[in-house]
Amino acid sequence: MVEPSQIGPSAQIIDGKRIASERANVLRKRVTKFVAVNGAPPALAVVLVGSDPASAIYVRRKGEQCQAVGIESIQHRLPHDTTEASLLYLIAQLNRDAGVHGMLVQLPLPAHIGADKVLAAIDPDKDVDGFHVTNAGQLALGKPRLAPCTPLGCMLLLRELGTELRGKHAVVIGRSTIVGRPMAQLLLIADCTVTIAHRHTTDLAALCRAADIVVSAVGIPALVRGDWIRPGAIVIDVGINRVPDPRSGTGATRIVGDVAFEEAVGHAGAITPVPGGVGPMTISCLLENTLQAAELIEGRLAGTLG
Ligand SMILES: NC(=O)C1=CN([C@@H]2O[C@H](COP(=O)(O)OP(=O)(O)OC[C@H]3O[C@@H](n4cnc5c(N)ncnc54)[C@H](OP(=O)(O)O)[C@@H]3O)[C@@H](O)[C@H]2O)C=CC1
Ligand SMILES: Nc1nc(=O)c2c([nH]1)NC[C@@H]1CN(c3ccc(C(=O)N[C@@H](CCC(=O)O)C(=O)O)cc3)C=[N+]21
Repeated sequence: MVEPSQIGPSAQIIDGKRIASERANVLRKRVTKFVAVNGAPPALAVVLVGSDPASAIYVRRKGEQCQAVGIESIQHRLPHDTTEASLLYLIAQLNRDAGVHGMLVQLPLPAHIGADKVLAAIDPDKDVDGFHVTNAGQLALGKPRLAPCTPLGCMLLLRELGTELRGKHAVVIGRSTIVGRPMAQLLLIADCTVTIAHRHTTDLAALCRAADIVVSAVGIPALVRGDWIRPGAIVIDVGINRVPDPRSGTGATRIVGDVAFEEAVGHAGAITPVPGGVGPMTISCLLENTLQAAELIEGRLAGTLG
């Protein structure tokens, strides 16, 4: 068998973990300045309903990363049988709390709670996930305020490569409101020509072969094959899929993306790994959105008081 590395040059691996940690160093200084001006740090409230293990890990990681840059992290862990009404009550309290600058409700929520209703209840000025209809609308108008963290993180990775985005053909696989759609909007704002693919798209392979940039946000391991990638194209793999680890033999699992990485690395010009690609950038953008929300809120308060 021919190894991918023998049939083409190997892609640049985009190191999201390193880029996120460099951004954390810059952010820490901005937070220090914020504290000097306002007397207190920016504060992020994270609400977790239920005990989904993956969600619990993400929420813990968000708390740790907040601490690392000096952002105050307030975590609300509610039992699985929390009613929609009591979650809405907590959100109303957090909306009113002048000490809270950003908030997010970890998804997915238990089935008895309406996610749309919950997201709509969050003050758009504190909506650091960028999921509120007002913020989604601003983005759709081409005038983003607080935009979703994962697509923002993908844009930062593309910018880091230094390639001109204007006029490039980008194919986004997935049209969820949290990743695919906002991703397409941001690429459009960057003057890419954007195609959005989904479950009903016919001949996804041919579409991808025409792309300068492929962003996959689906949740299916090895959906995107190496020979779907045009030589030199940029591949951003958002997928997070837990699969059995054949190397362990003990039933352990590992995380892979949507792209058959070992294949694609022989075709792409640059590619994000999973883990260590988009994931760390998502958290980095969450922290940056929190500081942005805090600066806006405190700036407005100073304006009304002074
Ligand atoms: N790295 C990170 O920071 C983050 C990673 N993720 C990961 O990204 C992935 C996507 O997340 P999310 O957007 O929330 O997921 P959703 O399940 O909400 O959306 C998946 C999208 O993929 C589409 N899709 C499903 N099957 C196919 C197919 N065979 N061909 C083409 N399109 C298909 C769906 O189409 P349709 O609309 O027609 O159903 C849908 O639009 C997941 O693996 C998730 O874990 C998510 C958030 C952050
Ligand atoms: N309200 C809300 N906002 C979200 O932003 C949100 C959410 N709900 N629900 C779940 C998804 C998923 N998500 C990830 C964040 C970080 C990594 C991450 O840090 N990944 C690392 C580690 C992966 C691992 O080892 O688990 C990596 O890819 O290197 C992944 C996925 C945010 N989400």
